[in-house]
Amino acid sequence: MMPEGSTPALSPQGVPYTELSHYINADGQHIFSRYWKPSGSPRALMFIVHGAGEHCCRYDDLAQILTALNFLVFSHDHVGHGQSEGERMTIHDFHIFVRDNIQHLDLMKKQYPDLPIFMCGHSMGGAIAILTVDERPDDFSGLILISPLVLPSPQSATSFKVFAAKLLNYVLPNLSLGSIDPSFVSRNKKEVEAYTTDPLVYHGGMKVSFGVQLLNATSRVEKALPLFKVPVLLFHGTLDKLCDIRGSHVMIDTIQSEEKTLKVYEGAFHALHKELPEVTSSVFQEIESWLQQKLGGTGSSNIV
Ligand SMILES: O=C1CC[C@@H](CCC(=O)N2CCC(COc3ccc(F)cc3Cl)CC2)N1
Repeated sequence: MMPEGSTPALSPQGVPYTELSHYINADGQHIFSRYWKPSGSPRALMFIVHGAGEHCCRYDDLAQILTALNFLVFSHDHVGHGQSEGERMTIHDFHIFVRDNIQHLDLMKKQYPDLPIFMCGHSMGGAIAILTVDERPDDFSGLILISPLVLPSPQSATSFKVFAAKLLNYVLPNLSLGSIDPSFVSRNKKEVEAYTTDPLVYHGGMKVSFGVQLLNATSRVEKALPLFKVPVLLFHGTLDKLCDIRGSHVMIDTIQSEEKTLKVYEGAFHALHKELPEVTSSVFQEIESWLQQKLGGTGSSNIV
């Protein structure tokens, strides 16, 4: 029985957190966490960082690829997302996402002290990943970014919208800027359908206050780029309407990393890991060979 008077904390979906893997963040909120373990002993860690409105279980396919390379993959749902606590897609300071990332990183470093750690971020998760690596550059062996949020797209953040958002933030912070158009996420109809029908995805409008935090993030990212030295593998689609591909060109030209690669996919939309088969399989292959090369050797379980 629970101690007198206290009921178990429930996830937004009504599941007791005692039944879910999670950690408690600095604000006392339950953060749902996910772990994909290789059959053999892991040779490296991969920290996956999801984007706005979505959740970490959407990275199952990518995680499977990585566990086959003997990576231990870990991730969590950001505050206000998926199975974590917090008002849906609401944040009063973008740094909270980075703070919670660093807490999870430190938990995993304690458990696996000698393994190299990589990070993979998508979209807003790319901005969170860049800022996390910027704070802990010595903790990471490499950073993979799938259409990261570096510059706001002219579509979603015209200078008027930016001005309006900053002004409105004082009077109507909860006003909706409209929700993400699912057809912008991918050309793959099945993936658009999966996104649209996923109960763990938030489809409500983006609050002005959230948009302002995203702008805050892009300016912090831009300040971090000139000092960035960790190896980077970048992917971006030319028809991405949610995160401007210009951001990836700015990033690849600005960072000081010796090893930096940008792969551009003609005609591809935003979620390249959930795009048409030829795009997504190419992205996964590039990730695999880049990681193998970073870790040296095949690393597959078969003994030669
Ligand atoms: O698989 C998937 C499913 C979801 C998608 C990830 C979505 C994601 O994270 N985005 C896309 C939208 C983008 C809007 O940006 C702004 C809006 C208003 C504003 F005022 C300033 C900015 Cl910058 C932020 C980043 N990928």
